[in-house]
Amino acid sequence: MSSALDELRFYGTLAATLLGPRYDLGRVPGPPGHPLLGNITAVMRPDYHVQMLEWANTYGGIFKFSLGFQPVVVVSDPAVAVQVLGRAPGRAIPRKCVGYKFFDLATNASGAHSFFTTSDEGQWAAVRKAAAAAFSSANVKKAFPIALRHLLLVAESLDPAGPHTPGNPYLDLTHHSQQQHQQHQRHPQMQKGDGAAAARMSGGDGSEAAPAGKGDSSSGAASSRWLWRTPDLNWMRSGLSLGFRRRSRSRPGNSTAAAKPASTPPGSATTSTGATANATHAADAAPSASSSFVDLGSSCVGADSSASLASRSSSPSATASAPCSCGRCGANSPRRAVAAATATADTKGGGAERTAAAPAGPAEAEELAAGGVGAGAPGAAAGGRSIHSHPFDCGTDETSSVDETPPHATAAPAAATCTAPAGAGSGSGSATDAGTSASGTIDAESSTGAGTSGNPSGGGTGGGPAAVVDIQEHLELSLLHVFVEALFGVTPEDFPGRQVAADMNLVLEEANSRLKVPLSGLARAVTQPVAQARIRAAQVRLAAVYGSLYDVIRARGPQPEAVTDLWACLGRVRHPRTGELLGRQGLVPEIGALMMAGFDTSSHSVAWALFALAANPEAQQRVRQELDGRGLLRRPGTAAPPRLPVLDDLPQLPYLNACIDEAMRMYPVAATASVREVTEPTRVGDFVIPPGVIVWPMLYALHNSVHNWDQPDVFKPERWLQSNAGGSSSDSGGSSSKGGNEEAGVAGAGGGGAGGARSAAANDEGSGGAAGGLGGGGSGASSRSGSSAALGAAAAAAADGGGGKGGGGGKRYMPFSDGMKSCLGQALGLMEVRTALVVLLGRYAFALDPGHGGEAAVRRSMIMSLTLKIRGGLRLVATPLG
Ligand code: HEM
Repeated sequence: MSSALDELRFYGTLAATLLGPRYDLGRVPGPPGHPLLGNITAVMRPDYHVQMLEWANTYGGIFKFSLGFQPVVVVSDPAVAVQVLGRAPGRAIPRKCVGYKFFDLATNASGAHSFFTTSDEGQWAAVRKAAAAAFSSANVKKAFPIALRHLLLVAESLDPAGPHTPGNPYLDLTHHSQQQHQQHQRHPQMQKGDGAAAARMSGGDGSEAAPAGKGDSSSGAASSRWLWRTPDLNWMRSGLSLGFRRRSRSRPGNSTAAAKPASTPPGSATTSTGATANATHAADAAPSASSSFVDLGSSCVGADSSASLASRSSSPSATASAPCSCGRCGANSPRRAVAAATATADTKGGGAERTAAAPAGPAEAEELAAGGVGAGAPGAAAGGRSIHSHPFDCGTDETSSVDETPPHATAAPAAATCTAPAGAGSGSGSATDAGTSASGTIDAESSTGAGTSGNPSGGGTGGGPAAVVDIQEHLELSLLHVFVEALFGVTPEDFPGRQVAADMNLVLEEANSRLKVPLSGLARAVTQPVAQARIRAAQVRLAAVYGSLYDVIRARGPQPEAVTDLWACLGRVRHPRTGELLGRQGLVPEIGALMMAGFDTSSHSVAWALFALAANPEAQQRVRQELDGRGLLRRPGTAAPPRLPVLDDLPQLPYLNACIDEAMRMYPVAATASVREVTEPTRVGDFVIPPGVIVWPMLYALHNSVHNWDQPDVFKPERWLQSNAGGSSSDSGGSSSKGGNEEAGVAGAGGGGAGGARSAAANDEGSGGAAGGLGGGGSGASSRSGSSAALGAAAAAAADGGGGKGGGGGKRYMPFSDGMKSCLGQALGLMEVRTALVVLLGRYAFALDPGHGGEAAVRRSMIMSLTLKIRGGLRLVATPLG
């Protein structure tokens, strides 16, 4: 229904545009296009943001192109971008968010608009206002220990040779990366994301089994591979775009992949243990050669999953979960008994690394203990349960206790030090006492680095063995876990993280594809019945997960205003007109929108920063020095772990934060967000635009245009360290900062009020989110300022975005967008990014996997899948420091 309406609306707009009065659209510069297809062929490339940037550099800060008959005006002029995004009362650009063309697909199966995509301001305001309270600095503070705990587990997992916290959910990803790395080395064509090669590797019939131990993660691979071979989808690609290839996340995998999981055995002992682990994984491999995405989902996500999650999360069980034995989902295979939460609690320790003589201050100790930081497992905070990244309700009995030593523990050379008792199935700790850890982890932290061989990069700064890891994948999963745990109070064991991540990646890719081809609604249904069925299945699974979270909210009952966790805030949202609490139908799309918004934004931002630092070793070295200065670096030659960071550390690292700013400038993950459609004649810069035209403030072009930045393609963190370092050039924004003229019949789009290059105004994000959105304007506030304030006000100089070409007003740096629909999760996201980098860079030296073919090749592998990411993942060589 909504798709039919979309089509109707499109043709109405088209007719109005063709037959209606003439506007300035014809004067807007832009690339010539095909009379029928417009510029579709040019943007039908996975890195279409690069095409947009090329056009911006050529045609300036406002240019147009067309998708078929749909005209699109792209804005990268800082002043005009702020005006388009901002919202001063009475001067707002009347517009709709065109997200419903693509984003709703990703957030719910019913086609209902969330507040993210709705044109109903009542709905948007109600949800945004409610949710904004959840992103206050107080809540970011609460989320910090959760993020830290997961990121420490990620850090631990990057060293396949080290002892590991039992049940570390990220370790499988490392092993999978290792397998892939080996396969890449044997079959170099795989590195290019060659789908055909993937097919050959896997037998070529699309029936490859999931890689051992990959579980639902591999289902994402299966779906991606499947997409590759779907002829009807290829019609869309190859028919319209010569040479276009989608190489997203092709994860070659077959049953033989299990034969050699570890590519970097640090020594003979590890080699043999690696083989042990390997064999174990082989045993865990999905047994069915026809194992596929849909098979996984349909067999492991039951219809009553909602109730299950609700009951589990609202009533934390004291019984340790045992891994799934279904043999298909692969998550926590039967051989991977997870006993982390049952490890002997050290109520004074509060954390793996901290107990190991880490000089954590008392405040930190309290905070970490309360949040369960350093717990043996993320699930520990909820009463000592184990991690179970598994599609819930797979139909297996998860309460049986399995007393079996995890193979990872045996795989590690220092396994003897990993003394976590396995499988004692009755951990009954509170959040506080569960926040302690197996002592094995302590030793893990202090004993890694013993190995010296097996470094695939042949170098590195540390003494330990290096591993090649797909860091993008680790970060996606871990920060998804942080999202559900911090914002919904659901422990990862109760959440099918891998399946959700795989499904989200799938629907986001599809949504992104629809964004580029607006006329495809009907065409897709006719030409891609099978592909659409798969995507539909992913949507349905995701809807079930969102529904489960809805059940969690309702099962916990109404909460007083003082409870500002996201789940509680959402539970209080009322319908803007009826005043009724939102029911399932109303709230599920909102939950989906929030999860989508927080899913891969932070994780990909971290991945891009790591990429930039891996490609710029001097900058990385300088970050290490800075971390060392604060005791946050594991020093070479010492076994002692670094001090655990506290929240206050984060803004006190100017160089690291400059690197983050610079990485987010060059690679703004939400690069193409903020697509809007004007609904009445509107001035955009010097041009009056007719209704129906899409106006697109393109963050990627804004951040990388030669009109806005000096040497935009050079990674220069220093530009953020100099206050007033703006370039002398003032060619940006100048022409279009004449704000506020409201001609008769023309809505004012020249709102002005864009406060300089970037003011360092600092809002608390909690109120700032609401105020920025509901109070309108906000154009004078730095897009980063709110989070800076929430985190302790980073250097004001950094907030000014030096090195730009200023003078015309507006902002040339807004990775979190700006104005009424700017990022709600900015403070949370930035905290996650900073924490991740402190934890990872304090423990590892990162280099690009040579298999990537160098920095330029990685940059060429950038794809826009609603967020900017690296096709096939970002493989880094992680060398433990110490
Ligand atoms: C570094 C990480 C992040 C970046 C770079 C980022 C960036 C952005 C951008 C550019 C937008 C505007 C999109 C548009 O106008 O269409 C946005 C919106 C949004 N973001 Fe983030 N984001 C990040 C993390 C998060 C996190 C962790 C959450 C938590 C849930 C979140 C929640 C949201 C929400 C709810 C919106 C929609 C606001 C609205 O429509 O009113 N973001 N984000």
